[in-house]
Amino acid sequence: MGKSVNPDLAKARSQATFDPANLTNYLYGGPEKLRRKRYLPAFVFKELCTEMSLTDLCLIFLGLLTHVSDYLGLTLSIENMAAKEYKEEGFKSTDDMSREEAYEESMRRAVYTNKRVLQLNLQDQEEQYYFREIFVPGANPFALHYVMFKDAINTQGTEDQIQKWLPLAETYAVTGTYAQTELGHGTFLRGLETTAEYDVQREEFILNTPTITSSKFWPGALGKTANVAILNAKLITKGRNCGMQSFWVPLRHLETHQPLPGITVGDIGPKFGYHTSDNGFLQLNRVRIPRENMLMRYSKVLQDGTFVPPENDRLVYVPMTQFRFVVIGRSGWTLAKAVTVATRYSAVRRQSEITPGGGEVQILDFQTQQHKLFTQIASAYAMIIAAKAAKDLYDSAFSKMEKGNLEDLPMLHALTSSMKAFNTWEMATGVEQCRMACGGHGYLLASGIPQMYTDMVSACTYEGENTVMCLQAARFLNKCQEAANKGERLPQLTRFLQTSRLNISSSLDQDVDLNDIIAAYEFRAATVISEANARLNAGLAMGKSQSEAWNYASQLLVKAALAFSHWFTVRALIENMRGAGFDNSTETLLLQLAKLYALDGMLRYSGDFRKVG
Ligand SMILES: CC(C)(COP(=O)(O)OP(=O)(O)OC[C@H]1O[C@@H](n2cnc3c(N)ncnc32)[C@H](O)[C@@H]1OP(=O)(O)O)[C@@H](O)C(=O)NCCC(=O)NCCSC(=O)/C=C/CC(=O)O
Ligand SMILES: Cc1cc2nc3c(=O)[nH]c(=O)nc-3n(C[C@H](O)[C@H](O)[C@H](O)COP(=O)(O)OP(=O)(O)OC[C@H]3O[C@@H](n4cnc5c(N)ncnc54)[C@H](O)[C@@H]3O)c2cc1C
Repeated sequence: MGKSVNPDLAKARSQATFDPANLTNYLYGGPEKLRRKRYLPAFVFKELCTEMSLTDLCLIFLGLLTHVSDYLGLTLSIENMAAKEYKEEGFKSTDDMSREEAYEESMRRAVYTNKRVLQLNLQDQEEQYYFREIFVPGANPFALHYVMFKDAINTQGTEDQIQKWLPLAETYAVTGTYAQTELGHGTFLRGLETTAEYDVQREEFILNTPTITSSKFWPGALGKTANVAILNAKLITKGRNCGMQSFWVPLRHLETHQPLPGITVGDIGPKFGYHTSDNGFLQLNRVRIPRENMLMRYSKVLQDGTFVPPENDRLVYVPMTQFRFVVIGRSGWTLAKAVTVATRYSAVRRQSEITPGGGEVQILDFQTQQHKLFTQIASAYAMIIAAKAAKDLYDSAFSKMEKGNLEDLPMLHALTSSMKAFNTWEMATGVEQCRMACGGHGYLLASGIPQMYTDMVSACTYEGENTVMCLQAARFLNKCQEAANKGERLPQLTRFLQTSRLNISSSLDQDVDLNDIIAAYEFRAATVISEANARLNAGLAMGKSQSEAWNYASQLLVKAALAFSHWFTVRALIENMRGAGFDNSTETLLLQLAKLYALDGMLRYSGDFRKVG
């Protein structure tokens, strides 16, 4: 391969005022994690020389390039470089394939990586993710199996159920999905219609999708891949509806992979993206499963049909909260990939002149191009670092929850809901800006950016539609504002509602002080949350019911959740950049990037900031 690097790109890199290795180590969690991240594909690639076709080897080699060329946490678009470099060998990226062929190609690669992960005994989830991403670009048919299916067993199953089912999932003796959404309901979980009726005579649940709208619809891997589902259904026992519970439901025969009796299952057809994920539909016609198949960590059904409720009925929602964290992190990395492609392209693309007769310049020299890209580089760093900060909060809250202390669950739900909405919306806007910054070539699938967009933008919808998630977070924020109005003690994360003041010391002719930036974002969030609360109370004062007043204030409530996330992100970015122990040149650059991110945010939301002075 040994291709030389484009001289414009080499020159741009040589002008770096910092050592990229320090930053790459920080982004990947330290030199040892980074070494392993780079070692794994190299190890497999070396060993695999005999086992894979030339085109696969090239794909893996390009994957290695990704790691060798980690640069400011940036990675390449592997799939499409492979297509570009190896077209003559007839290598076809999945871009040229039918949906069937693309699914089969991804399935082949995914099954291969599943085997390698087991053989390499890769325990670390992040390492597994890196490894898979190299070999299976785009939506992985096992995505639900790797995360939500196993998380649901781990968080909702009893110890016995975990012992029984998790090894089957870890060794791929079964392939799972997480089947909750129905044709008629995705957001409103209390509206789910699938029933699980307890038959006390036979100590079994009878699963039924009684209407067309109760058909399970959307779950990934349901169309072809999965043979078991963690399925959410309305539990009915002793004639009483006991709400949504989770069940281990066999779907297909483990040997023949044919649907089991009473099961009608298939693929829902072409989508906007996610072409290599077989999202499917499922109808259940009075399918029987043993009582032991209900995940009973928190709620139980005794042999005589007695329902033992959970200590907190929200615990059944935990798998969604966990996966929202995954989505929060992935949003930043997806934007990092897209802005890498666009920045590298902007260093090598020469177009138009700045000085007449001066010759065509790198488009990176245009200030408008720099604004398009540098703000997205800053946004990618902000999202990646804020996700790390949120994860630290999550880990401490989750360890308390595992000991039965649920006091942080509302804060955790609010944080994950608002950050999932904020990050995925920011990522979607940012990736599209990167695509357009590449002109016509950004519109080529070979650029890699269109697939990054069409695959990841679905995250604005799944795991809780973003507007709904903002309103969920606003429930918590509004409660905190009500408590603040009464002078009550607030959770640590929202104490700024009582303390935030706008005492900005910076003047316009000075370089802005970072503490002032955090104070401005904090004050803006406090003001917007307070305004949303005031609008809700105004609705009540007009005689509206609580739910009508909520709807009356909902646009402001969504804004409140986003302002809260924006503050959390800016604070995390600045505090982590100051405290990360970088050398001076790197820290100076990163704080410059943090200012760019924050000031760009003030420009984009100038109405809010002007209003709060
Ligand atoms: C939007 C929801 C939460 C509405 O739930 P609902 O039953 O209508 O009740 P409330 O809005 O009144 O909320 C009740 C109460 O519960 C709290 N709560 C809600 N969710 C959680 C949670 N996850 N953790 C903790 N607490 C929670 C809420 O705050 C209320 O408490 P209060 O004290 O404020 O009264 C619900 O319908 C919902 O979550 N909808 C979204 C559904 C969803 O996320 N689906 C995902 C399906 S899986 C998927 O998409 C997978 C994709 C993977 C892939 O393909 O990659
Ligand atoms: C690519 C992809 C993969 C998926 N994978 C899975 C999976 O593996 N398993 C699974 O169970 N599901 C999966 N889903 C389904 C996903 O979870 C739902 O689509 C999502 O929860 C949104 O629900 P919905 O589709 O019913 O949209 P709706 O809730 O009908 O949203 C439509 C509109 O109504 C608005 N709206 C709804 N409720 C309110 C409200 N209370 N207040 C204000 N506005 C509201 C929304 O903001 C939105 O604008 C997947 C979806 C996609 C796109």
